[in-house]
Amino acid sequence: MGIEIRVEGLRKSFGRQVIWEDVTFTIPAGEISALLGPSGTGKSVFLKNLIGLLRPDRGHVYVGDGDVPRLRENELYEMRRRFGVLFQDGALFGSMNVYDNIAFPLREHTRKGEGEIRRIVQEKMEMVGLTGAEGKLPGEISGGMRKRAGLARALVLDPEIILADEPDSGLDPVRTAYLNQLFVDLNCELGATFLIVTHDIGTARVLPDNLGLLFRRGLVMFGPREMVLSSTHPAVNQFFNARRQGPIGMAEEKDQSQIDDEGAYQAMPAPIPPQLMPSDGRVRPSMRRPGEWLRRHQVKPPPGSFIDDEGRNWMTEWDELVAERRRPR
Ligand SMILES: Nc1ncnc2c1ncn2[C@@H]1O[C@H](COP(=O)(O)OP(=O)(O)OP(=O)(O)O)[C@@H](O)[C@H]1O
Repeated sequence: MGIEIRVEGLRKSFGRQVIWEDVTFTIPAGEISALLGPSGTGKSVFLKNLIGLLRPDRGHVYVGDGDVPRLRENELYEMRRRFGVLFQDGALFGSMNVYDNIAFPLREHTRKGEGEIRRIVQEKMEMVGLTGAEGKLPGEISGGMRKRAGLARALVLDPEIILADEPDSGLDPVRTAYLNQLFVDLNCELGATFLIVTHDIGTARVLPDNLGLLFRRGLVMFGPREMVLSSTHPAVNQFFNARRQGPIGMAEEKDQSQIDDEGAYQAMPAPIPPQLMPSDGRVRPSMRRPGEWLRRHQVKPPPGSFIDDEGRNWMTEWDELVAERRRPR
């Protein structure tokens, strides 16, 4: 099962360059969260701080009863076993075949015999749809397959938290859709906490339970998908609707005079799409009823929200939709 990560007052700089300061939020246990932000806002640096590959200037990262920046080397080694990390390019060893790459953490971190390792590797390969690719070298498979191999490797130690750094970079839209479905299915199956860094607004809009935005050396907002996607906060609205108008400029941020020149531009947030559901028809425990957050906070959904490809409205037809999905097909 997943555990929460509590981040408090985190600050990170490299020399005189402050990446972010005072980042405080909780990544909820067992839920899927996505972190976005313009290039260079320190998303990868943030992930590295969570697993202790980089140390913050100050602040805390509580995972279970440990505070990551304050752990000793041997404690950190143990703590890292709670994390499964999918690095940007899959980070596979080029000279090892897919099987050995996936088996690597088991051979490195456990005393399991080869028979058990084989069982686990095959189970995880099946989970990510890679069965049959055991003997291939990373250079002989597609980018999408490399990501899935990296994901299988991240899963072999049964992590409570899965971190993925731009898992969709370099993938075509169809492969991205498959990968997103895989994340939803895995979250449903494993109950682990997922934190995904992505640049893909399409992914951000349909995949996670929670969304966060890093900008101007801080976390501008973090919260339920509906809260963020209906927000009129200028940077949040601009980013999640992929618009030029707003405080985010070509070189990270615009100055005040540029923002003033544009005038008060406040676009209506785009419709909130229905959230991806597990392919086996289940409803994930952390999935919220469509429109629930908006209703509770008396926020009007952007027009056209929660309508699926078949024209059904998930907000008004949710009970019927769930009942239909539960019926054996
Ligand atoms: N080890 C390091 N030493 C010095 N500076 C670093 C180091 N790692 C990252 N940086 C700097 O920190 C900033 C944030 O980098 P990071 O890779 O986290 O950004 P990002 O938000 O993930 O960007 P992108 O979306 O382009 O991947 C960059 O300016 C980068 O040059």
